[in-house]
Amino acid sequence: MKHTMSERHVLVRIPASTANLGPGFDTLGMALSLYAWLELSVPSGGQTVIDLYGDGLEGVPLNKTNLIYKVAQRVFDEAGVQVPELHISMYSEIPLTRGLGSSASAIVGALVAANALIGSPLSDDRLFQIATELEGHPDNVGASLFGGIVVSAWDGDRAEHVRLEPHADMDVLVAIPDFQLSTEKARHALPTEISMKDAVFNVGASSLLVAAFASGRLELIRHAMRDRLHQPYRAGLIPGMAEILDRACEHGALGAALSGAGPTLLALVEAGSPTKRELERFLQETLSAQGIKSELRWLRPDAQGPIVATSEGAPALTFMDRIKGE
Ligand SMILES: Nc1ncnc2c1ncn2[C@@H]1O[C@H](COP(=O)(O)OP(=O)(O)O)[C@@H](O)[C@H]1O
Ligand SMILES: N[C@@H](CCOP(=O)(O)O)C(=O)O
Repeated sequence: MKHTMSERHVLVRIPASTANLGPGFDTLGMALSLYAWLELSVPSGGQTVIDLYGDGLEGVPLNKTNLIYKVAQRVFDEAGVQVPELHISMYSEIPLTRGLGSSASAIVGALVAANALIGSPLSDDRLFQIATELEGHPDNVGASLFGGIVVSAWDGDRAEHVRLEPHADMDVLVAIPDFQLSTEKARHALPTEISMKDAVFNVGASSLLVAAFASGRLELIRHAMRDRLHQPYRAGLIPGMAEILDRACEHGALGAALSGAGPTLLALVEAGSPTKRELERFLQETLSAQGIKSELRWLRPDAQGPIVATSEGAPALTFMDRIKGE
């Protein structure tokens, strides 16, 4: 039986991401096992409908100003296809404005889902170029799009990337403070110029960190996961951050960094480390001494990137059924 695009339903699961990993400002990203689900189809009633499920998406607009709708239209424009009305459903575990790449996962999810809806005319590379341009930097979008650890460089015109397989024994502890910090605000805290000494420090640290990931030399992370480009300037926005970054290794971390633009703090930990509880206590107590409540989550690097399921005709289970069934 032949199906038309108006009968196609696309469901995509997209990972969150942590950008920078310390010294790799706007360059390094790692996908994380925290997810958003996005379903796209052409509405039978003809009008755009946007359904958001769960608590994580409060304040996200439900009309055509919605980021997902706008990004999907960008794909249709590039492909020369007209799909003015969409049924969008989204559920997300990724907290907004906490430094875990919610905007990047929304952009990547919309690109991947819209492309699949119209038969995937755009290549992954093209999706990466569009995502980088929309997000303004390639680190989060690269990780959400390709999974694993992604090293990328963008010259404002083209972004190139290399994907590294995350080490099988690396766990990730994140402390998510109970306040929001927009990437825009955290970028405004950065200086417009830095010294040659600090630039050299970061080139060394970032290069060594990539080499440590690529070679599996996890013991080097401690030395390499240090930064002078952005973390010192953002520390004032996140009380307790400086102490956590200075002392996390004393409590068993392989290394620690601000996740993206913050406020989430991230520690890489060797799987099976006997000091996991001690590290949890250190992170939570250091933040709480500053009056900041935080949620701790143990995550893994996500090595898969987006998972796409396409069904022709109405799916046996609706999006809501699937979410309720989880
Ligand atoms: N699923 C979504 N749908 C629409 N907009 C979203 C979605 N997820 C994130 N956003 C937008 O991205 C913003 C957060 O981006 P940002 O400040 O870069 O923080 P982060 O990406 O670290 O969560 C939100 O305030 C919202 O405007
Ligand atoms: N390189 C960017 C990364 C922002 O990540 P987010 O998860 O906070 O959106 C930056 O450091 O500004």
